[in-house]
Amino acid sequence: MTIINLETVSKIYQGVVPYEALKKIDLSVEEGEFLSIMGPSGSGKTTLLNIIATLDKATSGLIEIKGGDVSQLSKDELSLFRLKKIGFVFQDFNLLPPLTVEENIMLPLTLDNQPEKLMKQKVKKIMDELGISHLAKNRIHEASGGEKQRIAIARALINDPDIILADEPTGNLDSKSAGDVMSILSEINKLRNVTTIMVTHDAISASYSNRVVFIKDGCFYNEIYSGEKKELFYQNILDVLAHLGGTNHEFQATRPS
Ligand SMILES: Nc1ncnc2c1ncn2[C@@H]1O[C@H](COP(=O)(O)OP(=O)(O)OP(=O)(O)O)[C@@H](O)[C@H]1O
Repeated sequence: MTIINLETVSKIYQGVVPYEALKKIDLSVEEGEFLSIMGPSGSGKTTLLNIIATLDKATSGLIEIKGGDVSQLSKDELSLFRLKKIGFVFQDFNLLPPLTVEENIMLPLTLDNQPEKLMKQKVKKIMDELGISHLAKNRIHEASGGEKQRIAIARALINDPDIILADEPTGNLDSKSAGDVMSILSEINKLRNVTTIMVTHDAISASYSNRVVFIKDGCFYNEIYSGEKKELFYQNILDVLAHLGGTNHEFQATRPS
């Protein structure tokens, strides 16, 4: 079943010189899919993710999530929609340093005014699932990069969202931690059937997903699906990236371990 449907979505940033960052993008995402979005720097990946996240508005086109046209929702309805339906994971983790690990994970529940006992149960369950229970009372600065991203993933999952949106979740991590985070995202995607959309420059990270959509200059460029073998999918991703162009440092080309 389709969970996200974009039809001819365009985005023009109005500035001194208006800039068309997305040009008539059509995209349909199935429930439970793990989709990566790749493309050169400035091609419109984050713009696309922010529009799907309802954090930004398209200039034209249709955006349906779970069958509803999101442009019909008021600002308050959109905030509630994001809180309940979408979990966010960012490159720089976006955790709050004054709070403990546990309090950070609990934050979306606190915003939702849930009873404390229930909140604690939920937090314990998710921390166990992600192997971070031993960090519960620690402050954020005591966690490693990989741990921080696991904490952020726990926070993204705490409200049982239908969709996880991740913008460069491995961008600040060494390759070992990146592999761990991708394994977790992939496992969660399968176990919970949570639709996951990730923007990445990293071909190895993208090879954990089911499909990669490539965009270039704001336009759809190509898409490829994973087959049986992750290695082969990784190679196919590199091939498309080679045709897509962009500077070498933009895309990683190391082999998955
Ligand atoms: N708020 C804004 N106002 C004006 N132009 C913007 C704004 N945000 C993004 N842009 C421009 O739109 C284009 C697409 O930006 P976007 O951040 O979506 O690209 P990206 O593919 O995610 O890039 P990167 O990989 O470098 O993060 C870029 O040329 C960028 O400069």
